[in-house]
Amino acid sequence: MDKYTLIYQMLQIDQIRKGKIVLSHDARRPTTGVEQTFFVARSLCRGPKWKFARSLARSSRRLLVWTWHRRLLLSLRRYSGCEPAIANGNRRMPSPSLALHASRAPFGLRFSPARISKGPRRGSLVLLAPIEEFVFGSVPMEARGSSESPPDQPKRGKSKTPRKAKDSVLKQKSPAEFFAENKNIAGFDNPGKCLYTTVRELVENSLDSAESISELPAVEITIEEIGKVKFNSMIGLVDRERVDEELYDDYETAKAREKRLAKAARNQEIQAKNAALRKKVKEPTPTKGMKGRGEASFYRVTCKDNGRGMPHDDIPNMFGRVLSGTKYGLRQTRGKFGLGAKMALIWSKMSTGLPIDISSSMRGQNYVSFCRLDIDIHRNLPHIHIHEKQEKKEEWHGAEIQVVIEGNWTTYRSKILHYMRQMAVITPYAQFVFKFVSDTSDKSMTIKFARRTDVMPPVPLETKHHPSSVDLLLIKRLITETSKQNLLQFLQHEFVNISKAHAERLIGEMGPEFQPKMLIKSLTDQQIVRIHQLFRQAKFEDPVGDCLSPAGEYNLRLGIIKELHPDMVATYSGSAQVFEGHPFIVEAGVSLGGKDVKQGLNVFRFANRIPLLFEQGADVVTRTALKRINWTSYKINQMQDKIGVFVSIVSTKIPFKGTGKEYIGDDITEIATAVKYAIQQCCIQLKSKIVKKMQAREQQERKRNLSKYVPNAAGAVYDVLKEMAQSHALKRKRYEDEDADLLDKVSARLITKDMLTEKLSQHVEKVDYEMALEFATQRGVSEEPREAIYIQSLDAKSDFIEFSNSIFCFRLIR
Ligand SMILES: Nc1ncnc2c1ncn2[C@@H]1O[C@H](COP(=O)(O)OP(=O)(O)OP(=O)(O)O)[C@@H](O)[C@H]1O
Repeated sequence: MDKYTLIYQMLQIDQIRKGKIVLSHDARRPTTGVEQTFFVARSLCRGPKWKFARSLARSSRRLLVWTWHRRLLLSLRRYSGCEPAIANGNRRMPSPSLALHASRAPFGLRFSPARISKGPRRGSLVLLAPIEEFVFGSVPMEARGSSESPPDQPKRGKSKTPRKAKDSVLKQKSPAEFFAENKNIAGFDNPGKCLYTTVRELVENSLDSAESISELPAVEITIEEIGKVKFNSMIGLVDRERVDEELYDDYETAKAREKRLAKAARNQEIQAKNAALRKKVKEPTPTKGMKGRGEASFYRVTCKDNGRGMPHDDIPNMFGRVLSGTKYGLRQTRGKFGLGAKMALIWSKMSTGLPIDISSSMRGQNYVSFCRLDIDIHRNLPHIHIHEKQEKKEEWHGAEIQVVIEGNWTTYRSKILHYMRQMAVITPYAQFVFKFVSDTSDKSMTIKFARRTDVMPPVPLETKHHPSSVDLLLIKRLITETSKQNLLQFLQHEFVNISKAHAERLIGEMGPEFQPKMLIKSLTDQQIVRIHQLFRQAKFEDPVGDCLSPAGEYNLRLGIIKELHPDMVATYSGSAQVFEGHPFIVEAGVSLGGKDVKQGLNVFRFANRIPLLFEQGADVVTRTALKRINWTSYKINQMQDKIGVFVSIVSTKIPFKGTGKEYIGDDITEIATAVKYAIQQCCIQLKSKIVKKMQAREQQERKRNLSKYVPNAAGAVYDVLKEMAQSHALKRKRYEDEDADLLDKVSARLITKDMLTEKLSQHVEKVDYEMALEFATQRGVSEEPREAIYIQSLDAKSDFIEFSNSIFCFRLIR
């Protein structure tokens, strides 16, 4: 018996008809004609009905339960995992109608008390099902019986042109369905990108989680390649040999094969020639026939962290309900939309059909929560396979997520590694272990991005809305949710930068019908619009950025030096600025030279400490670096120097284009200006370094030139002296005192040519040394602040630690 048949049978029961309750989608604005009939079911405690109630409880958040039985309620609560949805259950209600009345407000229920005047008997369970569960239209025809119409469907009146449900073209989609169909907007474009985005979403959740409890993050990511045979055996599918080869996409005739191989050989030849001539070697275009589009590759992605973990009961909704998360407030976090992990699950469901496994344990918990679930795409609900508490065998807190998806390691390998490397740049206080495991051992790899500092940015704080950033809807929501009673308190406590005196002035400005003591819940729609209008026009102080947590100049600099080993680096951290009422901070670093950096501009972008790798061309940072910075004025050659531009933006709201978090558009003037200023500040620092370096080079050149001419100059001087000495000895004495002494010494060969050469060389050395000393004193004091050096602990595998600086590199050996 399927679920719908069961529902239908329940609806047929007479008692249920008696206890009919009418529900509408919105109690405040009931729409006549769209009401549906729901039921009060009795004695659900045993048998299939109880089972059904239990599964309903598991999968629904909008379930209301009222019962005399506390035990029954508790077990339902355990199954549902959605505590707030259960109302009034554990209190003895004076009368059933009152219980229903109490449950009316939060879920928009309407009911007819007269119809349930008797109410359910003591000991019975009243189940008010969620609206979307019991719409008659969703009951399949075969479950209803062929010609019967639903018994309690409300009468719709005698319309002249009655519109049957089947004529309607109107359809609804659940958010899960929407994102499954448009997965590219969340960064799940193709199997390769899906693998990349899955890794990214899991890593970012891990970092958010560890940072939220001020724990230095340690994240382990494993991608395990699963061959087709192994995958088939995992899902219990028998591997079948091909029988009819011609049926397949990758089938090619002998002639086509010959042609393809000849073409590949020609390409190889051209490439070898180009390589010999040092010309740019083009990536070979994949030729059809080698791998058909049907030959998918599967990967098990596992991400383990040492973060906060998740409450046992919340896990199903966190991973199985699109647009649910804990990061919706006004706070700087990597995650924002409540979508990423669910998209990984949706993709796994779409590509492999396998569920996601979640293990989690929180500090102080003596068990590990294990949950295996997939998602009901059409209803946007978690579909739980296992949800249990397991014995905790080791001391650990955090989460481990495992998902099996289709992917493409070959094409996205470099992107994934790039991402990890950039993540290590912006998060040098985290430790990442990245593993790729394959059956072919030469493909397998383990990369450890070691922790380089334990200076961690402070935990970002949740802040309140800035008056200039709120819209009408938000003001209404704040009014509904506020605990403040009157308008004055509301303005003063629900927004930043409104003091009591300021709030009083604002209320005065709103008009005579506004009073500081007026009840906030009594505001009319028009009055709310007036408040909104005033918020838009009035002047408010900018929000301060103390709720933000930028990476910090120190971490940014450390990350750049650690990963790129540049010849020169300059960093800058701007003060907090604001766009649309949201504070933001821009930090930048510009480096010259280094390993793995190509000639010209190399742009590295970070937003809320996430590396952004795609859509580079349209991003505000790239466009600023390319178009708005005059590099030559800072003595930097844009085409030939190896320039690294690092820009990190943090904010309570990053204006990403799309939910894939791939780039920030160039259309927000405040951000564009701040980015330009930060890069320019780095360039100014670099310019003075470059100028000094050029001066040092010139000085070295001068010394080299002087030293080169010392022998000739000494020879010439000596010849002149010799001639003067001869004429001084022969003719009338023209020179006296010191000069005469000198000439006498020359004649007596006490001063020789070699002696002059030596003295001149010594002089050049001395002058050079003095100049170098002066240069070093100036530079050393004014430019290079002392940096603390982080020495990490040795692990079992290596018995030395290296730490390097732009000037030196130490290797400490055990
Ligand atoms: N490793 C983890 N540790 C602790 N909690 C986690 C972890 N992964 C996910 N969560 C919880 O699950 C919720 C949903 O995660 P999900 O990735 O779907 O969305 P998000 O991170 O909130 O936003 P975004 O879609 O922008 O990434 C998170 O808000 C978080 O509370």
